[in-house]
Amino acid sequence: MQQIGVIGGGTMGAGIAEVCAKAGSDVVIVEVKQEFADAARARVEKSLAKAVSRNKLAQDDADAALGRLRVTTDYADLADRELVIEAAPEIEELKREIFANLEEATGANTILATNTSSIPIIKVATATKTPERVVGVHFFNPVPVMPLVEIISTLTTAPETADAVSAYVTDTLGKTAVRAGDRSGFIVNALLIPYLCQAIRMFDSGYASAEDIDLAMKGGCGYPMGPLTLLDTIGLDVTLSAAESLYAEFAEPHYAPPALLRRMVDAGRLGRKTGRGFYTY
Ligand SMILES: CC(=O)CC(=O)SCCNC(=O)CCNC(=O)[C@H](O)C(C)(C)COP(=O)(O)OP(=O)(O)OC[C@H]1O[C@@H](n2cnc3c(N)ncnc32)[C@H](O)[C@@H]1OP(=O)(O)O
Repeated sequence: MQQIGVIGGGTMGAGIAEVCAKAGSDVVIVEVKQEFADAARARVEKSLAKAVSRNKLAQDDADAALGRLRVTTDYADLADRELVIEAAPEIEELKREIFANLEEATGANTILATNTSSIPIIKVATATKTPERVVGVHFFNPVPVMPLVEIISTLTTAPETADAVSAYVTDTLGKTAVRAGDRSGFIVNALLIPYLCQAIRMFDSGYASAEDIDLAMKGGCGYPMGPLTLLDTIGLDVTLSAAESLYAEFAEPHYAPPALLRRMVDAGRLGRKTGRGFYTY
């Protein structure tokens, strides 16, 4: 599998495109507007430059990776893709529309994957007439650095579909794959989101400061980032939609989004990407 398509060139889409291009695949990113497509390319360029500056990548390899990346606004450019990974905003109707378009735009054997972290994969699979070729492939932020990818099979995913994506993720991208069923949160978010929500509740109660909560989990548990810094990195909007989806699925109180999380999203304090979350950037 070497012909890869990515839908959406935001943080996750650009990261996925970057790791695929670095691994030698030919990559097409589809965006809704040319300026977003150009911004996606700029995101990949910036991250590749960072990898070069950190001595993780040779300049020639960064140039070659960029040479394997095209950006477009036209689904017709996906006609020859073997795998398309959707990384659009977490809106079920939008994703269903994208998957219906993908079915039209791609060949019958193209694997259609979604990077959703919170929408059941079956909901997007049923937007196509061929749900056996739809699978979840969930990367982590920052994609070039985090080794894990969750591979999610629905009740209708063909075993060959999941196996082929898993082989691409491990053998070509060099990442670690884990398998999970189609339940909200999969493995990581089902464990991570309640922890992050609990950190928000602790901060909101005035029991400890943001800095001390973060220092405690870094110094006491060896986590690379404290929970409130991690929330600012993931994005509070992304966290809220993940918590809402977990709560809708399981109706267990520890998944319920804390009121402060909702108010911060209402206020546009989404974390690093808007310059303010639990911290100011
Ligand atoms: C919500 C969801 O659905 C799912 C999610 O994504 S949940 C979020 C999951 N992510 C996390 O939990 C992130 C937790 N945080 C971390 O792991 C770390 O803080 C971090 C990796 C993000 C940053 O670590 P750091 O040590 O502060 O930063 P930094 O030194 O800049 O980078 C770490 C390493 O990545 C490398 N790196 C940084 N940027 C890079 C890039 N663009 N390309 C390649 N390598 C890069 C660095 O060179 C460094 O490598 P070494 O350790 O070998 O020196």
